[in-house]
Amino acid sequence: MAADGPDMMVRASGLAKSFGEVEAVRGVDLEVAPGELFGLLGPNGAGKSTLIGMLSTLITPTAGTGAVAGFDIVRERPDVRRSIGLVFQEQTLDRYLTGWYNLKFHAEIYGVPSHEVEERVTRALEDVGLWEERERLAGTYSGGMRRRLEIARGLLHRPRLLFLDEPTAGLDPRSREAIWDRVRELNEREGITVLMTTHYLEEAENCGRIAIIDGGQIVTVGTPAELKAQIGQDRVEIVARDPHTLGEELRTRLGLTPVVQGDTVWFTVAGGRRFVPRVFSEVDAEITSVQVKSPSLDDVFLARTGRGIDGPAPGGAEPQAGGSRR
Ligand SMILES: Nc1ncnc2c1ncn2[C@@H]1O[C@H](COP(=O)(O)OP(=O)(O)OP(=O)(O)O)[C@@H](O)[C@H]1O
Repeated sequence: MAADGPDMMVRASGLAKSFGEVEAVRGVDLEVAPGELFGLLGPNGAGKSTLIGMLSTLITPTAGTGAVAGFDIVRERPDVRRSIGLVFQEQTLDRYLTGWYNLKFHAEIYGVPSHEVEERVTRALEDVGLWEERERLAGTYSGGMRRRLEIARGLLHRPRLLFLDEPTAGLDPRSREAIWDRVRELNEREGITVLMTTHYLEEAENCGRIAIIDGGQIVTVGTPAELKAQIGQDRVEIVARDPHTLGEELRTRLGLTPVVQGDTVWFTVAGGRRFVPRVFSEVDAEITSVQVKSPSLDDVFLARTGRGIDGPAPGGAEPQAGGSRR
C-alpha cells in the first residue's frame, strides 16, 4: 500500500464463489473509495455474507480478483487482515468476562503490543459508548450493547476498513439507532471506511452509496438519491368516496393503470406533483385527499429485482438473475 493509501479501499472484479451447485456470488464488480459508508442491500441468501467473506479473506473465491486496502485478497491475506476489522452475525463474545476483559483478552491474543493494550481497549470502549459499562459481565449486556462490544473488538487493531455483516439484525429500534450513531461517528470522525450488509431498507438510506445485490449479482449501485431518481416515477395516492369509479376514470380518461386498495387508489407517474391538477380537471369522482410520494428504496428494489426485499424469489428457490430486469 502506498504511504498515502490505496486509491480504492475495495476493488473487486468478476468475483465469484460457488458452493458445489450453488452459485452464491456470480461475478461481482465493485469499487469502494476510502472514507465511504457503503451498504450492500439484499434479501436473505443474496450472497452478501459470501461476498464479505471473500473480501475479508475467510472464503477463497472460485473466480475473479479482489483487493482490499491495496492488497490482493488471495495472495496477500495477512496484509488484508491487518487492514480490516470484522463484525459478523454470530456472536463470539465471552459472556463470563467483563466488557473490558473481552477486549483485553482479544487484544493480547491478536498481538497488540502490551504497552498499547490499555490505551486501545479504552479508546475502543469509548468509541462505541461502553466505557461506563466496562466492568459488567458481557452476559448481562443487552443485545445492542453486545453488538457494540463486538464492533469495539473489531476496532482494536485500528483497521482502516470495517466490515459489518448485518450489525443491527434482531435488535430493537433504539439499539439499532445507537449502533448507527457509532458507525456514523467512526466513519465521519475517524475516517474509517465502512462496508456493511443489511436487509433493512430504512438503514440503507443512511449509507453514502449502496449496491443492491440479488441472486449473487449486483443489480445496481449509487447513492440512495440517485437510485430513487433513476426510477423516475412518483406514487400518487388518492382517497376517494367511490374508489372504483375513480379508478375507472383514471384508466379511461388519463390512460393510467391504477390499483384500488380499500378506499385508496394509487398509481405511479413521472412528475407526480405536476400531474395532480390534471386528475382534478379530468375526473368526476369525489376526491377526499391526495398524497404524492417520491420513490422509496423499496420501489427501487422492486424495479431492479422484480420483487419486494422480503418477497420470495420469482420461480421458487432459484435465485433471480439481475440482468433481464435492469
Ligand atoms: N458454506 C456454504 N455451503 C453451501 N452453500 C452456502 C454456503 N454459504 C452460503 N451458501 C449459499 O450461498 C447463497 C448465498 O448465501 P449468503 O449467506 O452469502 O447470503 P446473504 O445475502 O448473506 O444472506 P443472509 O442475509 O441470510 O446471511 C445461499 O444460497 C446460501 O445457502
